[in-house]
Amino acid sequence: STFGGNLKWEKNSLTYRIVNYTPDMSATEVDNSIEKALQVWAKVTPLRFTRIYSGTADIMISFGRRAHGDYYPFDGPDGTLAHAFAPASGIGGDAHFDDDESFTFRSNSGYVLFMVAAHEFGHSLGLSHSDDPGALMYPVYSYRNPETFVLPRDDINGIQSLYG
Ligand SMILES: O=C1CC=C(NS(=O)(=O)c2ccc(-c3ccccc3)cc2)CC1=O
Ligand SMILES: [Ca+2]
Ligand SMILES: [Zn+2]
Ligand SMILES: [Zn+2]
Repeated sequence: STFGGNLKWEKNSLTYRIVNYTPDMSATEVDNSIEKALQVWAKVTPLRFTRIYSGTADIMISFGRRAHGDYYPFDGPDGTLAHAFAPASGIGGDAHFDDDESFTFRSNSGYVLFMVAAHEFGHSLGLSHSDDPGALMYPVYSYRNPETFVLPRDDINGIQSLYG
C-alpha cells in the first residue's frame, strides 16, 4: 500500500541497500531479483539506482515478520506479502517483505520476489494502484516470467507522468 502522499523523488540518482536476506533464496538470487526489479523502472525513466552496503540508502530493503519496526506489522503466512513507503526522507521509499511468505527466484511455487519487489518499488517511486488488471501496479499478485516480463503500458504511463 502507498503509505504517505503522492510524492515523487526530487532527484534521479537513488541509492538502495539490501539490509538483510530471506532464508528462502540464495543471496545472489535476492540480489539479482532486486536489481532486475529496479531496472524495470530505470528502463523507462531517467532514474538510476546505486547499491550501497552500509549506512542509510534512499530505498532500504529488508525482510521481517510480524512487528518489524514500523507501525505496520506483518500478518504471518499469506495476507500481506510486502509493503513500501512513498518517496520521503527516513522510512520513505523503503520496502519491507514479509518473511513468513515463501519467496522464490523463478519457479511459480511461492511468490516470485522479482514480481513483488517490482510492484513495491512502484510505490517506493510514488505510484499508487492501477485499476488495470494487466498492470504491475494492480493490487493482486500475478506470476509473470521474469525473463520475459515487459512493463505494461499503464505502468509506463504512470511512472512517466512522475519522472518522464
Ligand atoms: O499496495 C499494496 C496493497 C496490498 C498489498 N498486499 S500484498 O502484500 O498481498 C501484495 C499484493 C500484490 C502484490 C503484487 C501485485 C502485482 C504484481 C506483483 C505483486 C504485492 C503485494 C501490498 C501492497 O503493496
Ligand atoms: Ca503475510
Ligand atoms: Zn501495492
Ligand atoms: Zn514495514
